[in-house]
Amino acid sequence: MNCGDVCPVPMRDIPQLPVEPRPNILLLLLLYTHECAYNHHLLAWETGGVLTESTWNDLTFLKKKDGLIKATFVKDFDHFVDRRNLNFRKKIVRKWLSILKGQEWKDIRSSVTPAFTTGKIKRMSLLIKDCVAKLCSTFKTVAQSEGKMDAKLTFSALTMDVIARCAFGLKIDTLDNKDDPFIKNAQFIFNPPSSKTPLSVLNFMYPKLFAMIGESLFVTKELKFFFELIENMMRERAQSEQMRPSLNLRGKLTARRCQCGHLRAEEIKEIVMGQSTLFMLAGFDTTATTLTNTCFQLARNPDIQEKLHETILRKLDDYGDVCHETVQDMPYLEQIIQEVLRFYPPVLRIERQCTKDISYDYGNGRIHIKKGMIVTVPAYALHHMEEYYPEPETFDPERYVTSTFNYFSDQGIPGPKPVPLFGNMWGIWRKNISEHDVTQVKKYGKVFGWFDGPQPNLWITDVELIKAIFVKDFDHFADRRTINFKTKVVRKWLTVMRGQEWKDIRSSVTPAFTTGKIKRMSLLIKDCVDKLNNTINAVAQSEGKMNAKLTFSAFTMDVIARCAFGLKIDNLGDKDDPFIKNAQFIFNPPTMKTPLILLPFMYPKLFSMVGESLFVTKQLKFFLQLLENMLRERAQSEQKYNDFIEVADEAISEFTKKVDGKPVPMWSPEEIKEIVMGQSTLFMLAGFDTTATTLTNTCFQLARNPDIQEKLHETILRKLEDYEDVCHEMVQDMPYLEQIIHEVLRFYPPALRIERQCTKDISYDYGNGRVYIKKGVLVTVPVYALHHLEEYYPDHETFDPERWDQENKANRSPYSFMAFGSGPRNCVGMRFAMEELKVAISALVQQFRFFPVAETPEKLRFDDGFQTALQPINAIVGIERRQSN
Ligand code: HEM
Repeated sequence: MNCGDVCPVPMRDIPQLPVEPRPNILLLLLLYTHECAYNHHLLAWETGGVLTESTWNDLTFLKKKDGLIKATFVKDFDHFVDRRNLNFRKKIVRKWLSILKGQEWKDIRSSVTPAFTTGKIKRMSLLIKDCVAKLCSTFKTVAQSEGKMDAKLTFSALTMDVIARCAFGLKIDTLDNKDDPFIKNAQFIFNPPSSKTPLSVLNFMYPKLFAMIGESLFVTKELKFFFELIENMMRERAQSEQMRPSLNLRGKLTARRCQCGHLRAEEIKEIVMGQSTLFMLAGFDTTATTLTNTCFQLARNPDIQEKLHETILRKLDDYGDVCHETVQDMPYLEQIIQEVLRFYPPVLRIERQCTKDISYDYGNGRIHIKKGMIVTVPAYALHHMEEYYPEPETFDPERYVTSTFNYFSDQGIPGPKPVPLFGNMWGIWRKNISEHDVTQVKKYGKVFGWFDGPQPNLWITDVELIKAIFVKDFDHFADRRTINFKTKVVRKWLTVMRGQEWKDIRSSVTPAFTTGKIKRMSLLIKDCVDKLNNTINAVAQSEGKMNAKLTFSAFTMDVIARCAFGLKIDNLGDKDDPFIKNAQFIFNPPTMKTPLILLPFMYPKLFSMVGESLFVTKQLKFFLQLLENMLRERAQSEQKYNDFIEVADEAISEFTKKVDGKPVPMWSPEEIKEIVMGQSTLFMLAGFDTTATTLTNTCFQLARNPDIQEKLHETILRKLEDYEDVCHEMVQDMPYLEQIIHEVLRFYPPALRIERQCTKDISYDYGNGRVYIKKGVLVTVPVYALHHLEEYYPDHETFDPERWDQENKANRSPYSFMAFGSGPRNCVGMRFAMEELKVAISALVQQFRFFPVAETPEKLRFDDGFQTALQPINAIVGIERRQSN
């Protein structure tokens, strides 16, 4: 903002909001509120019957391109150069930049502009610092005595000192003297008694009459104090040779005269005096008010104040002292000031007068603006419009974030440097995610900042922070990232749903996993395991080795289809089986290895507009179609299935909401069908690959660790003496089996990263500082890296089920294990998955021995690309039937 714009309307419009609201300001505010309430972008205004004002607060697109504000203030500026005609005749005042018109305004504006170049501002910064140093020592005394201050009075003194020093090289030290005539006179000018009388609107309503009789109302003895001051100073200067670091307008104007040759010395003097007094007054009250308002907001928002304080301390580490360079390098400070100016714009209305007729398309019609008409932007009302500033009554400096890339560095949080557009995602599709995440955590520590495109994402492997975010403060972190799927059924997946809808549906599917239901499903799992045993037996006798991932994929698909939908799929295990082929494609599509995969992560909105087909492929549609057919068949039959679909259907149908005080079903039958289909397909996919991968990895580890395999085998044999056959009760009674599965899930967590999105601002103490998490910021736990941290798992590359015996487990935070996530939004299928793993492993190890063959890798490797789930490669293990069987 430059001084020419700071004071465009007479002083009565400049508010001192927090200190003393004046009736006329209140009236204006009420009028503005009225405008907002009717949400009129544009309204005509009668002022004393003389002029018609068009008042607007419009930033919407005019001719699909420009808004009315932009059109009048910028694009068609040559039609709107002036402010209203005030025709001041008093010397000096009539030369104020704020009221000059046409060519004269242009000439003088361009002669004063060079007073505000970066070089000059830098020099003035030193003087400002000097005045602020004095203010600080005043503050120290006040803090020790009264402990509070009248902010407006204090800052008025400061801004008067600053403007006098910077503009005229004048040391006036008003800080030490509140009765100083500078302050008293300036305060009178900004808040004269006439502002509380009808006289104050004379100049607005009848400018000609005002010019004839009313000028003395405005050019008071208080204003003349400043004229005299400047006149004396200029006289003194004319007699001295001293150069001061001041605005030095005289030099500029003299230079102009040399070029165009029509300014007289007398006129130059008047112009210089005009601008000097104007700058003094314009720079005094507006800035003091803004400082006052800033202090008020900082006092009322301690989190913001503390964050600013920490930012300042960090910058001081780099720059040593507060100086021009320090403040230029503090975007958060600028955000705060912008938000204060939005909340309380010191100038309530900004106006232009039309100098050449013009018209604009507006809404369904056209608005004609005649020469002489005033156009007003009610800045306060504009700044408080919900449309432009959601929740306008909330003080939120984050509205002004221009680049999110300083989000973490401002808080002193480390992290890799982001690149434009991609943030930290560039090249990720070529990496191996598990290895990549381990390297990042090693390099940047347990809390660091990352950017998914422009989206800040806080990575955490600190167990206390994980506990706080995933459990304690769950109501701030109930959602995952926003991916607004539009495809039916997929948009109802539990994994992508948010807020209340997620809560309702989650609580309706949870009953599908009670102990009773799991026990019933255990029998079905056992049935599928028997089928698997036959398959493996045949392989053991022929090839003596198996591709574990392929074999177990067929098995887990069989299990989930049986348990969730009562569906028996024949020929499973056939390599070309469409179930397996389509499901495998979904978990490892070719896009994972291309930059396309970044789209939903980096630009979720763009993804929902253009990229959904990348995800909703024909392979996914195979499952959607399958479920749709099945539900149709069921609708026509009376049979009871007692499977997941039925449980979910019943629970979801029971949900009600109140309409006119009466409970009615929450969802329509069509919606219920979509929700049930959504969860069914999701369970099929979520339960298929994760469990198959875990079984694969278990076989690999058992093959590589024969001691552990033998110990497990003996445990199974012992238990079989008590239980006869593998069953739910038996696997619940085998802690060593559970230890092995936990160690496999630690070593190879199938879901590599878990995330939450913040829905309400929150902050935490961390290390020596505080980490602020704003609404919308993502939080990620890189699970693989967490599970391979030496601090939680010493000798972490050793496969050791003993880590999970009772004693060792008790010595470790439960939040260092996140294979199934944590808190209310953890894996809903965890108990089912554990049952399936336990029954399958017990039955297999009872009968078979796994061992390494030539193709078995020394260390299991996982596929490259931006995988969300681990994809083991070359998981070939030898198998033989045990003699005892
Ligand atoms: C070894 C097997 C499995 C592993 C390792 C696993 C892992 C996970 C993880 C890490 C999450 C995210 C949790 C979070 O954000 O805190 C998750 C969510 C989920 N899992 Fe599993 N899962 C497995 C098996 C299953 C099975 C068998 C099913 C279904 C029957 C299933 C259904 C789901 C669903 C629906 C969600 C989303 C929950 C929500 O957003 O409320 N998972 N799983």
